[in-house]
Formats: sequence, C-alpha cells, structure tokens
Amino acid sequence: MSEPVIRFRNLTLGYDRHPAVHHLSGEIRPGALLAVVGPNGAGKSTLLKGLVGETLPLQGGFELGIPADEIAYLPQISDIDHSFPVSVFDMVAMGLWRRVGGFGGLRRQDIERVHHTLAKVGLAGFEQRQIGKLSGGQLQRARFARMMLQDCRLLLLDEPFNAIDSRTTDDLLSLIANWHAEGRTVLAVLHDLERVGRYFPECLLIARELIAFGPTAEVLTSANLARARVLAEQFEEDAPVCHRHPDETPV
Ligand SMILES: Nc1ncnc2c1ncn2[C@@H]1O[C@H](COP(=O)(O)OP(=O)(O)OP(=O)(O)O)[C@@H](O)[C@H]1O
Repeated sequence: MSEPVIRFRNLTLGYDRHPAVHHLSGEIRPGALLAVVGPNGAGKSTLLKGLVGETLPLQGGFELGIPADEIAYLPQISDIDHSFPVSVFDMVAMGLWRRVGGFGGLRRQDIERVHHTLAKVGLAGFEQRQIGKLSGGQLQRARFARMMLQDCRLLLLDEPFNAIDSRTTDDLLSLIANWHAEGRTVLAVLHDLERVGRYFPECLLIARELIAFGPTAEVLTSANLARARVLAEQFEEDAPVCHRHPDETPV
C-alpha cells in the first residue's frame, strides 16, 4: 500500500483560538478524487487553507507524503483580486514558476507550452487580454491552465464551479478527470451533491467535525446529511478549543 498523500492527526484548525475544523483524523491516498462537502461554515475552505499553511493548527496536525511544493491551490475566485494589470499569457505562465524560477526567462518550448495549455482550456487567442477583462468562466479557465502548468501531485480546489457557466463547468470537470487519470490527487470543495455523486468517487463530509469519509454513495446518505445539518444549526462562532483524545474520531 503506498504512502498516504495526507495524514490528518487530530487536526483542529481555527481563527483567533476559535476552532473551525475539529479533531480530524484520517488518510488521503495517492490518486484520490475527493469532494469535500458540508453545510455553510462547515470548515471546508479552512481545511484547504490549513493544508497550504494559510491557517495554522490549534491542535494536532497533518503530515504530507509529498514535498510541500507539490501542492497547487486554487482559492475561491471571489477571494482574489483579479484587477491587477497582467495579461492572460503572463498569468498562466506563472504556473511554470516552480521550474523556471522567479527571474528566469521563458525558453521557446516554455512559451509553446503556455500556448498549448491555453488552447487546451479554450483560451487560444486570449493571450494578450488583461485578466480583468475576462468573463468569470474565462478567468476560471485561465486559472486552471496555470494549475496545469504547475504540474503538481496534489491539487486543492475551493468551489471551482461557483458562479461558472455550465459549459465551462463541463470543460473544467474533464480537466479534473484528466488529472485523476494521470494519478494526481484532487481535493475539491463542492456544494452540488448531484455533481459530487456523478464525478467524485470519494467524499469527505464535514460539519466542523468529521461526519463521514469514504466512497461517495456511502457518505452522502440521508442520515449523514441530516446529521451535518443538525450540527450546522448548532455551530458556535466563539466556541473554545475543546480537548479530545486523538483516537476518538478515526476515519
Ligand atoms: N479569516 C477568518 N477569520 C475568522 N473566522 C473565519 C475566517 N474564515 C472563516 N472563518 C470562520 O470559520 C468557520 C468556517 O469557515 P469556512 O469558510 O472554512 O467554511 P466553509 O465550509 O468553507 O463555508 P462556505 O460553504 O460557506 O464557504 C466559519 O465560522 C467562518 O465564519
């Protein structure tokens, strides 16, 4: 059995000492295509932020089975200011940064790769367009193209289809399927459970704490969803850190 990509060990994440994700334990295997679902405020975005070090554990932690620079993270599109003046080509080419370096020039084959990737996401001809002048769907295509060039083994996507038209969503879903076929590990925060059931074989259901983790059909049962809803109604924004033994909530 290969080494897990992520091993959560009683992980509690939060803000100003108020936990948003409680006592998460479990392992994500390499090559998993996993949807992270749960009610509003369940801690889904916080979990992804924790994995990239934007939020530090209040308790417990996690171990990565891959180098930290093998993680590509796509925050919610609304969390990012896309008004700065940069062309689609330059923004997407930033995906090569890990290999080219901050000040390295692009070689001819790098430039060709950027063009090729833009064509793959349906943005051929948009190279010189300022990113602030793209539609929401076009911008998300460009962000996916940058991620393709990052060429990482673990991909974290936070609500990638939020406010995205259905044609773009279908195209982005096939890019995700390609990543999965290439053996990469994909974690995506999603709200549309019908889509999760159709495209994501595994699912992590949280409502601040773990509700269920495993094959999607076994996770998205009406009993589990009802439990998540009940817990969501009880969310306390200023709850103190609780103390629970790490072994109490194994996945
Ligand atoms: N920067 C922050 N500072 C303080 N509290 C925060 C911050 N970001 C999130 N929270 C709180 O942490 C909890 C979990 O938020 P999070 O955004 O992770 O949930 P979510 O499951 O992604 O929700 P949604 O589906 O609504 O996007 C919420 O109570 C939220 O108010």
